[in-house]
Amino acid sequence: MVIALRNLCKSYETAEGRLDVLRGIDLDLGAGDSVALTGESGSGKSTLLHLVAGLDRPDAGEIMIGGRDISKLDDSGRAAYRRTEVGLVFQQFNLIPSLDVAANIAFHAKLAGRHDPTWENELAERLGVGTLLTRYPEQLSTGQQQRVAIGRTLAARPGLVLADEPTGNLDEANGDAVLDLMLSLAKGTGSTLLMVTHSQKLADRLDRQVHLRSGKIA
Ligand SMILES: Nc1ncnc2c1ncn2[C@@H]1O[C@H](COP(=O)(O)OP(=O)(O)OP(=O)(O)O)[C@@H](O)[C@H]1O
Repeated sequence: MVIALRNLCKSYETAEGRLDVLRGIDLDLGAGDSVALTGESGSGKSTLLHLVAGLDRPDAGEIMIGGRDISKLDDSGRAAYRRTEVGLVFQQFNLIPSLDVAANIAFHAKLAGRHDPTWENELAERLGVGTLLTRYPEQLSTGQQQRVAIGRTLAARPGLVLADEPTGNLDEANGDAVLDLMLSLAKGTGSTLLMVTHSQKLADRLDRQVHLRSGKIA
C-alpha cells in the first residue's frame, strides 16, 4: 500500500492552552516499505499513528492511502478502512476474553472477509502459539498475548500495518522472531509497515527511519 502524508497538522486543547503536536508532517511510504518512527516521549508518534489508522482526524493536511484521502471519509467510510485495509498492533492487545486463541486470531480476518484457517494456523505456528489455540487470553502470559494480537492483525492480510512497540513485552529471541515474521510478510505481500519504537536496535532492522521533532519529520 502506498501512503502519502501531506502537511499533516494536529493540535490538542489542554488546560494550559493549545498544544500543536504535529505541525506539517510530510511522509511517503512505498508498498512493502518498513519504516521506524522514532522521537522523544511526547513528540507525537502515537498521535500520528492514530491519524493514519483513521482513529482520529487531522486539523489540516492529507492522509493519502492507496490514492484516496482517508481524512475526508465519513465515519462509516473510516470504519470500513479500519476493518479491511489497516492492521493495528498497539500496546493494549484488546484480545477478546470470551474467545479462545484460534478465534481471536481469526477475528479480524473474518471481519475483513479474508478468513483463511490454513493461513491462520501457519501464522500461529510461526508466532510460537500453535500449541495454545484452545486456550483463553487470561490463560496466556503477556508475551503470548502479544504474539496472538500480532497474529490476529496479520491474519487479515492488511495492506498497511501500524505498530506501536509491537515487541515491547517479548524477550530478545521472541522479539527478533516476531520482527522477522512481520518484515518477511511485509516484503512478501507488499504490505507497508510503520512502526513506533524507542529501540535503536529494532529501528536499524527496518528499511528506513524517520524521526519526529518539534512536530515535524526531522
Ligand atoms: N487527547 C489529548 N488531549 C490533549 N493532549 C494530548 C492528547 N493526546 C496526546 N496529547 C499530548 O500530545 C503530545 C503527543 O502525545 P503522543 O502520545 O502522540 O506522544 P508519543 O510520541 O507517542 O509519546 P510516547 O513515546 O511517550 O508514547 C503529548 O504532549 C501528549 O501529552
